[in-house]
Amino acid sequence: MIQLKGIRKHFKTAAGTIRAVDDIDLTVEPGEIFGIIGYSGAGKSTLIRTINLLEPPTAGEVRVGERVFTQLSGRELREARREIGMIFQQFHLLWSRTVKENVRFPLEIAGVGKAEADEKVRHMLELVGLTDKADAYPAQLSGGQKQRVGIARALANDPKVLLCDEATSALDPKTTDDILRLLQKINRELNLTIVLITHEMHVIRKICHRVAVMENGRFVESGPVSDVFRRPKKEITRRFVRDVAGLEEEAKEALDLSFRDMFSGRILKCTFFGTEAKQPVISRCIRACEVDLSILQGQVRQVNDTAYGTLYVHVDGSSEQVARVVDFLRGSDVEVEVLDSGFPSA
Ligand SMILES: Nc1ncnc2c1ncn2[C@@H]1O[C@H](COP(=O)(O)OP(=O)(O)OP(=O)(O)O)[C@@H](O)[C@H]1O
Repeated sequence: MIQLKGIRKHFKTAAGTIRAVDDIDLTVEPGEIFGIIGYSGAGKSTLIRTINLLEPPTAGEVRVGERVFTQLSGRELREARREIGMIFQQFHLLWSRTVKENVRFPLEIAGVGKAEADEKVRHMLELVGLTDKADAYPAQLSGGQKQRVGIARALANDPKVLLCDEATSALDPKTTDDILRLLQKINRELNLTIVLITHEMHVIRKICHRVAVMENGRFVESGPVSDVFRRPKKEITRRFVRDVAGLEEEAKEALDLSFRDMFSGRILKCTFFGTEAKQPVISRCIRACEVDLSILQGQVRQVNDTAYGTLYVHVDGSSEQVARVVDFLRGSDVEVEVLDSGFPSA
């Protein structure tokens, strides 16, 4: 369905040439969900944007379906791009238009007649479960609902391929799971080929068939997800796998003990996914919320001034104080899950 051959994207900057994508070959089969994982700066966004030529490659060939995209003229390319839908971390919705107008937008551009467009919008909203929000504005929707609008809009022109640029990174874990299930459903029902980029291994684990691990503009490892999980060859892959496997196991043991020894408050799972590492988020939270907060388990890594990882913390306080902590952390770009502790909050 998609074939990339020798793709390079180099940016010339005052500081020198940045090899954002450096000689990537990739074949994605029809109906496959292919994940590309890497830390910030690995080149994932640049690479996924070369597939629809939003980022024209410096060198290499992009083939989607029957067409060689890198050989098309401007007009041919605009038309060919309808075969490819795209969704984004920040949704990129039109804020002054309603949900149904957002979904209708690509149909208007494609010159689809009113009756056909009406029917298509209705069908798309039904597919993503947003029929009752047709007349709402994006600002009135939750993050998960906004992404559903993004998906409905991306699918309006019946593309064969959907590109997902960190589509769940701005969402909490439960909403992430809902959106991943939706992507799985449309992959199966519409036989849609999906390419997604993420820095979260659990996204890969949940829905991808194959994965490539990207570092410094190159694929360092790739294969079926279960193989890469069981036998990671490179250190970077082992780190991603530890994030979802080993660390979770270790954490579970420690948390079981913590649950037994604590009688008030709640345990929070805090996931840092690109949070400014320079901000001492936890200590600011303790001061701002005036609570006792202890770190039980976890690890946060710093990559290029950005923090990734998971911390399990115990908030010893009333349910109002716990709610304040949750709000504060979420407002600081940290994903928070309140764990079911088995003891009542004070
Ligand atoms: N337009 C641009 N001009 C110069 N350098 C760029 C440009 N776009 C990206 N880069 C550089 O290319 C490299 C790869 O960036 P890219 O955004 O593709 O990485 P990424 O893996 O998607 O990371 P993130 O998730 O943080 O966006 C980075 O060093 C980035 O600074």
